Amino acid sequence: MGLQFDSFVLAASTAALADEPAAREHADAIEFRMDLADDPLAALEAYDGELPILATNRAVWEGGKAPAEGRLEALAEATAVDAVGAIDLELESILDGEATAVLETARDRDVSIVASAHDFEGTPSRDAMVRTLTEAGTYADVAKLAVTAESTADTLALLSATEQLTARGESVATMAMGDAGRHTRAVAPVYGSKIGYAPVHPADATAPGQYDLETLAGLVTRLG
Ligand SMILES: O=C1C[C@@](O)(C(=O)O)C[C@@H](O)[C@@H]1O
Repeated sequence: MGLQFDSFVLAASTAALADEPAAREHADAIEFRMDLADDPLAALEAYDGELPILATNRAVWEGGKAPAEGRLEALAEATAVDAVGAIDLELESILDGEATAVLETARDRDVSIVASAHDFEGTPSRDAMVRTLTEAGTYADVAKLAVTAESTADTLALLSATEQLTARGESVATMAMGDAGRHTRAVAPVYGSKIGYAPVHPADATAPGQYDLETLAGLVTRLG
């Protein structure tokens, strides 16, 4: 069965599956950043951890390091690994048709889909965020949006969009990157966000403004 996102999933984000034992105490899943790993498919084959894996092979144009060649094919191969319960697919890849095969493979193998969009420049208007999340949700089990906040008005707009979609019964994951957005990582789950990301070790952050895993786990638990 695919990874379920009915309630909040805290993902330890890492390029090293050897982090899993250290993540177990606080995380519900591992986000394996295949694009940041040396030989990701070999690492997945060898994985014998307990936590289910959300596999991400982030494209360069979306802030990652995966070369275009073979990127989505590797993600499709990852879905054959039993521990992989979900994959992350960029909404752009879905919309331009290049992700159709991997989407079908994941569905056939009962692997959940997170359709993601990132804005590293700023925070779109509230309406634009609602539209992006709604569109992503038509293809995926969870629609994910990470934006870059510069003000509390930005973070409030993101939280408001999160609340609106959650009230409508959509499954969304939201976070604001950067210093101004940091608190949303702890607060967005209160408004319905279904996934949080945090590195096991503070030095290994996979996005600006992340709390370390133990800190985010503590904050989410206390606020929840
Ligand atoms: O897309 C996301 C969210 C993220 O960018 C964040 O802001 O925590 C971290 C990434 O590892 C993950 O793939």
